[in-house]
Amino acid sequence: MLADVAELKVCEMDSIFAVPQPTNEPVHGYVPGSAERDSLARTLSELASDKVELTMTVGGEQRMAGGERFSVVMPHRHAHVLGESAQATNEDVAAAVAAAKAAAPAWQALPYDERAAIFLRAADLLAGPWRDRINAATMLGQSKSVQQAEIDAACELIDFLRFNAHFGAELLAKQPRSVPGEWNRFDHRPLDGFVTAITPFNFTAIAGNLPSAPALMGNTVVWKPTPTQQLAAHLTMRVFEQAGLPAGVINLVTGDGRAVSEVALTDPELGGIHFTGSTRTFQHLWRTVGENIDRYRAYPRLVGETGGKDFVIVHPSWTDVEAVNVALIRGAFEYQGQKCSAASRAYVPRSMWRGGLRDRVAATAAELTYGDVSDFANFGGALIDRRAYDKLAAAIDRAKASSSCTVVAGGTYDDSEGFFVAPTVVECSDPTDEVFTTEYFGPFLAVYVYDDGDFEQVVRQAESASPYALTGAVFAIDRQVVTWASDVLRFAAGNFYVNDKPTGSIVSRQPFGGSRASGTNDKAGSWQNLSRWISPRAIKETFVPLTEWRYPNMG
Ligand SMILES: NC(=O)c1ccc[n+]([C@@H]2O[C@H](COP(=O)([O-])OP(=O)(O)OC[C@H]3O[C@@H](n4cnc5c(N)ncnc54)[C@H](O)[C@@H]3O)[C@@H](O)[C@H]2O)c1
Ligand SMILES: N[C@@H](CCC=O)C(=O)O
Repeated sequence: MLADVAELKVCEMDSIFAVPQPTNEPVHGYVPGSAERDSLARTLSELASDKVELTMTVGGEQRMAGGERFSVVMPHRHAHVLGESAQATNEDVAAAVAAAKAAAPAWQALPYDERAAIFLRAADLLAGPWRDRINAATMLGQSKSVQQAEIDAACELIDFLRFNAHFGAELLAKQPRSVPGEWNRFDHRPLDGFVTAITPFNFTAIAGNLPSAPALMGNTVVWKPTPTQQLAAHLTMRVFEQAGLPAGVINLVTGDGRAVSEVALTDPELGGIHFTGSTRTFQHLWRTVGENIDRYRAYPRLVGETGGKDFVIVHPSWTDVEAVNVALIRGAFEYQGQKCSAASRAYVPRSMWRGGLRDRVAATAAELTYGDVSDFANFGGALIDRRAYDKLAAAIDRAKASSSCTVVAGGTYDDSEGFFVAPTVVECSDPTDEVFTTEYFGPFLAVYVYDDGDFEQVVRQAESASPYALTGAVFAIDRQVVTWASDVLRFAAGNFYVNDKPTGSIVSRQPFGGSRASGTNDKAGSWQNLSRWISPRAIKETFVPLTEWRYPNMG
């Protein structure tokens, strides 16, 4: 069928179309008594009472993977099973790779506008009839509060899809210079091979963006979401299908990814990896590619956005204590600190800390409620799984036992019903302690209190205290200080904030990504990212070819 469409294109698709101008999707408030709140509450209870078969989707066919079965549960009520899935075997992944290869010729031949229309339709489906379902799946499966689900699963995913369509069109319009007598053109080809997208648990938007961005640019994809995000990923795949995505363009495989590493990443036709997750996993994937480098037809593109140890540094010229309190609380404890951008280390002047900030942070942290996210009054939910819970519990126990650390707020955890860790603030007098260098990925904020005169020294130490360089914020009124700190911290964060929290980037406004151990900084949801999924061919056409082989100087 697709082959027929590709033939038709030659005669029909000779126009250049303008992609609709995108704007950021408005965030719904779900205020008490609103129709949108009632509708979401109904969807939450329907989805909670369902038990979904979380299948693979290979070549348009849904089927259970052949390996060991596992359950997908609610993190805040781990006895409640939302769905059943299974580990993809090497044979399953090989089938997905074969389906991606088979779908490639027809997908590449489909004009850009036609591909973009599919993802624009997916965006509108998410904004309308699918909004409740994708939000509810993200709330129940990933333990996000309604606010955090809405800004992620609905708004950011919609923004990724709409802005990518727009940026992709702009990218394709970029052409080389021509001079009289010749016409130079870029043929913006997709990569010479399929793309493997491997996605994290913490953002449904990232999980949807990583396979769809390369697909938009003409690539076919093997997509492996993480088991703990499987429910929302399953629904995202259904949205793509309903939007008209042809079979085989995105192939979803389930499980922990070992088979993907063994089969997809060693395939000679691997064109690229689009990854978001931990630094450790990305290094493993990179190493796998390095070890197989002589097998590939073309050098695979490696795009990976990874961990962070994100800072907030307050200068003594900043006097608004409540603004810092809110930045720390929201930055550190929204979505239980499970954002790569979460504020996890703060450097504050002694005058402000002792003069009120310490007490406010402690009091506000104690007020935050983590619980069942179906109760819209809760601020947050639970940690994603037992591994995350154990890591945070160990970090808290270590801080309690350390002579240089004092627990200022929280410090408790309880896994009897869900993987709950209280919002925890730890003051520590040693700026080299692991609380300032290690990504715990949970609700744990480390605070270093400095003498007001030591700002410069503190900024220089914070610059390279951790191996990461993802996000960071500076609060200061003095513009000389802002300029100086921005300069010293230039390579310490790919997303730098002045007088704001370091989280909450919005597609098209704060293109997101970091360097050093935080990734390849290819800025998801921007033209920079899309440029990684094309491999331009430069075409020169000469209108009247040369007929003389001698140089003029030869006489
Ligand atoms: N920089 C960013 O934009 C960004 C955004 C979101 C999350 N993150 C980071 O992601 C991490 C949290 O996410 P996570 O816990 O899902 O990360 P993770 O590294 O544990 O898992 C990410 C993905 O890799 C897969 N995976 C793990 N081992 C694999 C292997 N051997 N072969 C193939 N696939 C494998 C997982 O199944 C999952 O799909 C944090 O470090 C966070 O900072 C970064
Ligand atoms: N875009 C998100 C971070 C994504 C990582 O988890 C933010 O800016 O908060």
